[in-house]
Amino acid sequence: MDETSKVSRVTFRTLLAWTRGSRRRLLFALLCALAGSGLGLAQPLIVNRTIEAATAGRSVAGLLWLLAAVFAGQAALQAWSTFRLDQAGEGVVQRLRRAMVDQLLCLRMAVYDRHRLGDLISRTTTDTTLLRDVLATDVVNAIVNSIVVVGGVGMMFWLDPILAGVVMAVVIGSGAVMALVLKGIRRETQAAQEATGSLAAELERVLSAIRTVRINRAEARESAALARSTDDIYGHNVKAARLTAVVSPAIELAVQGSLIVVIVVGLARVASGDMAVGELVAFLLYVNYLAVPMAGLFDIAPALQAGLAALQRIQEVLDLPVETDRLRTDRPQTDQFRKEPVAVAATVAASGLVLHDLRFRYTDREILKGASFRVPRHSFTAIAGPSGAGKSTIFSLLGRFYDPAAGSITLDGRDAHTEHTTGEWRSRIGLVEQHSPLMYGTLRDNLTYAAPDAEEPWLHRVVEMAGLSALVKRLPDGLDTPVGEHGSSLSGGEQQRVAIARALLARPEILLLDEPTSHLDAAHEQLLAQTLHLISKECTLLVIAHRLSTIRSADQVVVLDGGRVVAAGGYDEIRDHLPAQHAAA
Ligand SMILES: Nc1ncnc2c1ncn2[C@@H]1O[C@H](COP(=O)(O)OP(=O)(O)OP(=O)(O)O)[C@@H](O)[C@H]1O
Repeated sequence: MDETSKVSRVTFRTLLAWTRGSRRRLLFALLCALAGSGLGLAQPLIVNRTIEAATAGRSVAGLLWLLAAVFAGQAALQAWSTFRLDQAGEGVVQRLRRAMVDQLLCLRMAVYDRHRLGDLISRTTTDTTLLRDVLATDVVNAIVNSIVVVGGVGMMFWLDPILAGVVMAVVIGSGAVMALVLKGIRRETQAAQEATGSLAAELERVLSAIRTVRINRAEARESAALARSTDDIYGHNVKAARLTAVVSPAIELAVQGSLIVVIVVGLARVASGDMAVGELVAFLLYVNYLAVPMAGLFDIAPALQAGLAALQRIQEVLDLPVETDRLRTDRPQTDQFRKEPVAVAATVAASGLVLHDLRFRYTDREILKGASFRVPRHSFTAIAGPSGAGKSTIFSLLGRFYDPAAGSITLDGRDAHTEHTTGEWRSRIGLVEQHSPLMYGTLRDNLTYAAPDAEEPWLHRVVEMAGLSALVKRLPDGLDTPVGEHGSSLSGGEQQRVAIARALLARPEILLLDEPTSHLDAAHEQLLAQTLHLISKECTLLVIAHRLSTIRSADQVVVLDGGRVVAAGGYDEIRDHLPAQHAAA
């Protein structure tokens, strides 16, 4: 991701920060695990006492009952704490997923331009699932095993510091080998997850344009490109597996080595009278008791690295810049940018919608170079101009998807950026984009998207105004008929009219329509022209128009060229400035 430089490398502390909210439960579960381990660690001591009692000819029944009770208690406490720790792990992932979903819905528009949606989705689904698996099993096991190992090692040192020191030397030697391979495992796992994100992004690209792929007979080419991503995932995972394979022999070495060393050194100490047989048996039981959790710790380490790699990718999403619903006060003064002549005089304090000396760039190239014009209240203004002139960009600024580098947008003298929050401003605006997407759901869901509480008579009125009445009558369940993925069961013109109705239903103060006639036939185009005049009585209407019929029916036409307003006024005043295809008409 571009913004990775700003992202700190995640550690277990990052993970720990996400346990906020369930820490009390977590602490209680850890105390249960601790108590369970304590009971486990007491068992070799009881065995030692039992051997001593049996050797001395005393009764061992009481000790055997105690052993059974301690065993049962340990099992119950471990089961309970494992469940609770597991639950806390699920809670962490749930919080992370919620945060990611909120984040993805609120990212700055420019971030969506830079990132691939498939990858963002993969981070929210695949990476959180990987982290969930690691948290639910491996982290829980790591915590429980660590407690057992620390306690067991303590008991070993208490029983016989020399033997314990020997065991530790073997274990630390194997641990050093492990530390070397763990770094590599994390690197490869992260690369594999990156490749999984790319695969998701590539799939999203191909499937969302599947008709284009088919008609261009590009299946084999796309299949080869997708295979490259799967090969990448395979390659990185195999490298990680190769490194992980080193882990098992290291564990074997630690466990077998410790046992052999303890037996050899222990027998020598028993022979020299420095150690009792019972103590050696207890010590061997500790080595045996610790072998499984110690091996578990080594085994878990690669999985934990994979979990951290997933958390890293999650954190990168959480660190992306989001849109803040605050007033902007950091804008540069307009005057210092006013180097170009303003094509149309505009009075900032004037009523209606005023765009004053707007400057904007997406990347390096300046797209708007000081555009100014005024849209009187309850009027119908058409914006015309050649392709790439910056018409849709003006709508993007009006929707506050981007902030202008300089200049201002005011409504009745109030600045869109400094005197409205984004939410307030957008509640006053309706926007129908060139390709306004419909969403999976019913026709009603789509129509009432901006106004879920719209009253039924107003809904029917809008359906009629948008020329959708015949469609609603024809559909088997009327307004409650599903429209398919992206509205695929409706024609292009129907989708466009639904998008217009959706915007109208919310009764916006300003309605922005980007090329509303592009999919309409002559009959619907005429109906829309009448509707536009009706709408302009209720709200301020701004339409990006390519068709001469729309341009001619507007109260005012603003002609944009090269990011500047080159003419504004009635059709007769501006006709000479229209692009060639209109001028010829
Ligand atoms: N998200 C973006 N990132 C970078 N450049 C962009 C982006 N969107 C648009 N542009 C560029 O900005 C310029 C103006 O685009 P815009 O869509 O505003 O033009 P337009 O006048 O609406 O054109 P058309 O009539 O063809 O829709 C174009 O050159 C376009 O390539």
